[in-house]
Amino acid sequence: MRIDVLTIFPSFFDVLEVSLLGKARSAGLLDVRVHDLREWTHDRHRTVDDTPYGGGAGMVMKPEPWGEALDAVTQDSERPVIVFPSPAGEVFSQRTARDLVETDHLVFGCGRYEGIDERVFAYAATLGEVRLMSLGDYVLNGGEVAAMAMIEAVGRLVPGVVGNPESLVEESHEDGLLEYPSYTKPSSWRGYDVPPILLSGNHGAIAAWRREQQVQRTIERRPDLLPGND
Ligand SMILES: COc1cc(COC(=O)c2cn[nH]c2)cc(-c2cccnc2)c1
Repeated sequence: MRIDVLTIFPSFFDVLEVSLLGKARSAGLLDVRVHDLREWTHDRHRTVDDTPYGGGAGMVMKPEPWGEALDAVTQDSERPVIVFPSPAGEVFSQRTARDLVETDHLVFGCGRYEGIDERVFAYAATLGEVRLMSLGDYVLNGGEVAAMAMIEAVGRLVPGVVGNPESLVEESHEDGLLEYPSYTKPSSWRGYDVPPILLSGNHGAIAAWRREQQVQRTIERRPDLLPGND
């Protein structure tokens, strides 16, 4: 999978070198390319924003740099999916991550300021599938944090990126429920004991107990995830 990121803060993504995704990149499983949007500005001040038509506070990202940047990163790509992190987007979930990991080429357009000129989304739709994507109902100063989260959520689903694919299945939200509690040595710690069932060696009973814990936690913390509640 190829991932291109367009941002005015390219160094923000340096951390991708060190994390799990760093290994995936060097193993050739993920091809992540980060670009400074200002590469596609031509004035002395490398301007990417301007005042909004119609007035209002703040600045809006100019369409020209985005048009040239999107042309450049999609030029040798069949059908890219172009994701713009935005408070006005569809909510990103594990299901979205599973959907996006099937894509050959993902482009993340990180907006700043009060947003990107709307015509950029219309133009981008002539280059690929455009998806405005929100991490949740809050506003960030820019799309970079959201893009990083989405890149990690999608990247770790690429076959070979996570050592033990088994661990991908037993995860929170993979089966629609929150994950069961986990414990490791010592079996007693500061007066807190590991639930005895987990020391019993009875794998059938352990699986049943874990499932029960998942259901209980989901009812308590995220009833919205339960079937029939969406
Ligand atoms: C593309 O247009 C954007 C993008 C972003 C950054 O993304 C998020 O904030 C986000 C992504 N998931 N959840 C929130 C922010 C604004 C923005 C800022 C201030 C006022 N209004 C809008 C606009």
